[in-house]
Parts: sequence; structure tokens; C-alpha cells
Amino acid sequence: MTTPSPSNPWSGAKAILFDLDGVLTPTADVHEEAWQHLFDGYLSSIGSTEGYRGSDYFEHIDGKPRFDGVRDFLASRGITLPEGGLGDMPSLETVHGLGNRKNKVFNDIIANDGVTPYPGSVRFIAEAQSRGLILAVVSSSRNAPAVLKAAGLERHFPIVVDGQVANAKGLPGKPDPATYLYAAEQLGLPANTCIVVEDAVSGVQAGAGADFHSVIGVNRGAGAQTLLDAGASYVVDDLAELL
Ligand SMILES: O=P(O)(O)OC[C@H]1O[C@@H](O)[C@H](O)[C@@H](O)[C@@H]1O
Repeated sequence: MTTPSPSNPWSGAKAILFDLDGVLTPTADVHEEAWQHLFDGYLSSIGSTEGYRGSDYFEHIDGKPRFDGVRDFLASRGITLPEGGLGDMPSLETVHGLGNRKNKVFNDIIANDGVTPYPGSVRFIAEAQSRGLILAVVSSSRNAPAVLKAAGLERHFPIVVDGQVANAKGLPGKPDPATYLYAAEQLGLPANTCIVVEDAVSGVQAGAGADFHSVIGVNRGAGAQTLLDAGASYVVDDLAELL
């Protein structure tokens, strides 16, 4: 693997595989808020004495597919619910019902507030394209295409591997590297020519779990050392630092 460095992140790379929420758009915050809303309501409805903490998002949910987030958070509280199915009403007390309840909150906020991408990420995209790199998005979110559209970014990404694609192809979600490897395969490139850019521990672990060119960690709250410990090659607070 090319020695990755913040002073020349592109060296030897042919493509960049971006996570979306928290890397290109500030929508990780919206997910965080929607999860908080879901579990505050759910835990109080079952009379739980241990409430939902902000750290729960980073420890159990961040970067994972929706229903894995529900399952893993509930497991942290010793709660197991029936799985149910994708079409479950948000009022149902199943893994899928709760996930869909959170999704409604997420979509209501996006519909209200819109999505403005991080300016530093927009500049980074432009620089990467001017250097001839191919770009793709690899997101756990089933909402990724809608968020990219709302942010006006969709034209930059010929390949988008989102939660729906992963489900259709039977790919395990992050922290498994499968969705990133699938994106590299779709681009017709070996993994070691593809840079992975991630803000979540589960996503950094996915990138570090295969032979990618490098894994750029973007610290939006997970913590720089935590991302390095998860396998990031290096960590920045904003992608503009690499320009
Ligand atoms: O939008 P969906 O399909 O519910 O996806 C959920 C997840 O999508 C990811 O992109 C976020 O980083 C997660 O933190 C979030 O929980």
C-alpha cells in the first residue's frame, strides 16, 4: 500500500469511496437527533430507568445500517424485540417498527431543513475530480440517494452503494468491508487504489478491514484517537485540511 499522508493523500490512488452522513453532509447530526428522539420515547414508554445517552449513538449505532443500529442499541440494554419486517408500521414494537419510527423523524427533519453539504468536502470533491480520481459513495443509509439529491451532490458519484443496494445484494453492513469492496468492484478497481473516507468507528473499521489504499478519518465527534485506534491512516477535522 502507498504510504498515506495528509500532505499527499492522492498518491497512488485512482478512486475515493466516501461515506455520506458526517463526511459529505452534516446529516450524521440529523440521524443522531432522530435516534435520540426514538429511544427517549421508547425507553420511557417501557419504564426503563436507564435513559438514552449521547454516547450511545457513537458506541452502538453510528455508521451502521438502520436495523443493526436498533438491534445493537437494544442489546446494550439487554432488550430483545421481535424482528418484524421492512413494512412494519412505525407504531409496532419490533426492530423494524422502531427503525421505521426513527426514519420518519429523520425524513421530517430533512424535508423541513434541507441539506447543505460541508463546504470543505465540496472543495475536496472538486480537487479530487480535477486530479482525475473517480468518486463513489458507500453509505449504510437507505436514504443516501435522497440526501445526495437534496445536497445537490448526486452528479459527482457514478456509483452509490447504499443500504438498499447492500440489502438487495446480500452484503453485510459496516463494520464489515463488503460494501466498500463492492463499490471498488463496481468501479473495476483493485481495493488498494481506492481511498476510504469515514467519520464513524464502524466505517473506519470497514475500511481498515480490507486492503484499501488508505482510510481517512474525519472527526465529527467520534474522537480522533478513537478513529486512529479503529484503523484510520490519519484523521482530519475537515477535508479542506488536505487541500
Ligand atoms: O438512513 P438509514 O437507512 O436509517 O441509515 C441509518 C444510518 O445511516 C448512516 O449513514 C449513518 O451514519 C448512521 O449513523 C445511521 O444510523
